[in-house]
Amino acid sequence: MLKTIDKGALRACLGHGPAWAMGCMSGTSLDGVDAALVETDGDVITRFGPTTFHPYSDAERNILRRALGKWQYAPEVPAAADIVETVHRAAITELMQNDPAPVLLGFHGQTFAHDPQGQGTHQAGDGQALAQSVGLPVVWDFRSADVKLGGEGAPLAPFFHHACARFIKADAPLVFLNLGGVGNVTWVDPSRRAPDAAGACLAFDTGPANAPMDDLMQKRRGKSHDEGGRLALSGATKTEVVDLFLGHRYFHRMPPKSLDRNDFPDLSAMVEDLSDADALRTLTACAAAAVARGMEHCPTPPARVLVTGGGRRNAALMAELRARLPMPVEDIDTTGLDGDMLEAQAFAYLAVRVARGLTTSAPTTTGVAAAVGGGIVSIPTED
Ligand SMILES: Nc1ncnc2c1ncn2[C@@H]1O[C@H](COP(=O)(O)OP(=O)(O)OP(=O)(O)O)[C@@H](O)[C@H]1O
Ligand SMILES: CC(=O)N[C@H]1[C@@H]2OC[C@@H](O2)[C@@H](O)[C@@H]1O[C@H](C)C(=O)O
Repeated sequence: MLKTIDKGALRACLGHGPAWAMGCMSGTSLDGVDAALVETDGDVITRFGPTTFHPYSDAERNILRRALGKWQYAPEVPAAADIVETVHRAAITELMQNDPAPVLLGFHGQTFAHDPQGQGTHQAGDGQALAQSVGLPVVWDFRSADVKLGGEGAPLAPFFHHACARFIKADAPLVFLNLGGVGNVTWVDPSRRAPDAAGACLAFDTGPANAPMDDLMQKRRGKSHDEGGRLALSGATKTEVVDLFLGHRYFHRMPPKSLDRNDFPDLSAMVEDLSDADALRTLTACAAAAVARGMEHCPTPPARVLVTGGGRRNAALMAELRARLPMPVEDIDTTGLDGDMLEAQAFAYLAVRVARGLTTSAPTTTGVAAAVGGGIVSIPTED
C-alpha cells in the first residue's frame, strides 16, 4: 500500500534546520538521469553533496524518443515510463550507498509533452512507486499545480538559481543560462532576499538549444551530439535561416513563457539542403540568436551570464553567444557550481521547499497567477 501524506506531516519529519535532499532530473536531451545531493533548509543552500549520472542506452533512448509529444494514455508511454523509473532507481540506489544519507527525494521525471495552455504537462515516472522501492519520501509532479493556476509550469529551476546566486555571493544582477535540449534563462537580483518577491527573478525558455542539433546528428551521422561543437565550427551560418527562425511567433511573446522540446518542428526542414557542417552551424546560430533575443527582456543588464547544461561544452555555441552578447559569458563551473548537475540539484532544493510549505514558482518565473508551491509528496509504507 502506498500513501500520499500531507505536507504538514512531512514538514514535521524534516525538522527545522538544513536537511540533505537528493534531486533527480531526466532532461529534454534524453541523455540520461542526473542525481545530486544538496543540503538546504529550502531557503539557503549550505552544502552540495555527491552526484551521479546514469546514461540511457541507445536502445532505451529510441524508446523514449517514440514517447516524445505523447500524453499519459498513449500506447508508447508505459514502456518509456518503465525505462525512466528503472534508470532513476539505479542512480538513486547508487547515491544512497554514500554519505550523507538524504531524508527526501525530489523526482522530476521525464517530460514527454508540455502544452501548458492546452492539454497540460506530462512528466513520466511514478513517484509513489519510486518512494516504495527506494524507501524515501518522494516529492514529484512539480509542474501540474502551477499549470492549473494558469502558469507555464516551467522553468522551475529559477528559485534554485536565486539561491545559487546567494551561494556564490553574487552582488549584482546576473543571468543563469541553461543550454539543454531547450534553453532557459533566469535573471536574478540577489539583493532581493526571497525568490518569490517582486523583482527577484525573471525566467523563461529562450528557444530550442541542443535538441535540433542532436536530432540532426542522430539523423545524418547516427551520433547523439556534435562533440565539442567541432563539426559546427567547420561550417558557415546561413543567416537567412536565422532571420526566418527569429520571425517565429514565440519570439514576439512576452515572458514568462515555456516550450516543449519539439515546438519548432519546421527548423530541421529549414536546414535540410545544407551540408552537415553548415546545417549544424546554422542551428547553433539560431540557438544563440534566440538567447540574445530573450536577453532583451532582462529588467536591467546583467553583470554576467553563467552558462550551465551540456551546451556549455559546445565551443561553437559558446562562440556564437559571445559574439551576440555584450557581457561576459562564462562556464558556470568557474564559480564552483556544477554545470552538469544544476537541474538535479534544483529538484533537491525544490523538494525541501515543497516539504516546508514554501513556494516553487511565481508570476515572474512561470506567469502563474500568484506564487505557488507545487508537488505531490509520497512516502513509503511498511505493507
Ligand atoms: N561534450 C559535448 N560537446 C557538445 N555538446 C555536448 C557535450 N556534452 C553535452 N552536450 C550537449 O548537451 C546536451 C545535454 O545537455 P543537458 O544534459 O544539459 O540537457 P538536458 O538537461 O537533458 O536538457 P534540458 O535542460 O532541456 O532538460 C547533449 O544532448 C548535447 O547536445
Ligand atoms: C516542461 C519541461 O520539462 N521543461 C524543461 C525543459 O528543459 C529546459 C527548459 O525546457 C525548462 O523550462 C524545463 O526544465 C528545467 C529543469 C526547469 O524547469 O527549470
